[in-house]
Amino acid sequence: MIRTRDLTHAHAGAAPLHFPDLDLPAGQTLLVRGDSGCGKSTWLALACGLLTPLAGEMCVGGVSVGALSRPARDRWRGEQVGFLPQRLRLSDALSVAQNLELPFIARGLPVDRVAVEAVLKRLGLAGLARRKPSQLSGGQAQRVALARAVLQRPALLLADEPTASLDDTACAQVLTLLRETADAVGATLVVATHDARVAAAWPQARALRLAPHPLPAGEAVA
Ligand SMILES: Nc1ncnc2c1ncn2[C@@H]1O[C@H](COP(=O)(O)OP(=O)(O)OP(=O)(O)O)[C@@H](O)[C@H]1O
Repeated sequence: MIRTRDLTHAHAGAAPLHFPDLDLPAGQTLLVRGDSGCGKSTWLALACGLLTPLAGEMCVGGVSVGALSRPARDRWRGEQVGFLPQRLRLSDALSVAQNLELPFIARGLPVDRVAVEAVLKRLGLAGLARRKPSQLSGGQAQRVALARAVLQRPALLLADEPTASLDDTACAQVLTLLRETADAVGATLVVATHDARVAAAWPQARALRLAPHPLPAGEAVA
């Protein structure tokens, strides 16, 4: 599902980040691990084509993401990738339901209200569809963002630090929800985290350990 070789990225004015090679079969769970600033968010951005590698290759589902044109990449991302960002980026000008309609509109598709209602129900949000995101608790808002990420049944679900600043109970709930939601849509799940509780909860998950930035380069896949 994901294959990387000699993957390197350099943010403007910063030393290059070198990432360990990876071969991840479809359906597995991957933890992208390492201390703050080691490049976890950058790796996720490369995986969904928001960034282009400086060198090397990121292949997702057989597609070399960096080789796609910008419009093709945007289309590919809309069809294949769900993203649960650290900052949720829900629009407070819109209701919860309208936030979930946006991905359809962005893809030029008719809004599938049955799918919107089904995902709201699955994630325990059915009664909150008319609220604005600012009228939700932090956990409810995160579930709305997760609903938005999986609504198009992506092949790849990316989550950036989904348990940061959660207590142990909420952390366990979010991990269960992520796993169940990824399974429900058949997605490969990639979680970027420096939270040791995630690795403890998912001992079977693959780990991509990133070395501190700048060099030396990352270690091999665990
Ligand atoms: N837009 C940018 N311009 C310049 N440098 C950047 C930019 N974005 C990230 N960096 C640098 O690239 C490195 C990797 O950042 P990244 O956000 O990928 O790390 P991270 O492991 O996700 O960190 P955290 O756990 O704190 O979220 C850091 O040293 C960061 O300062």
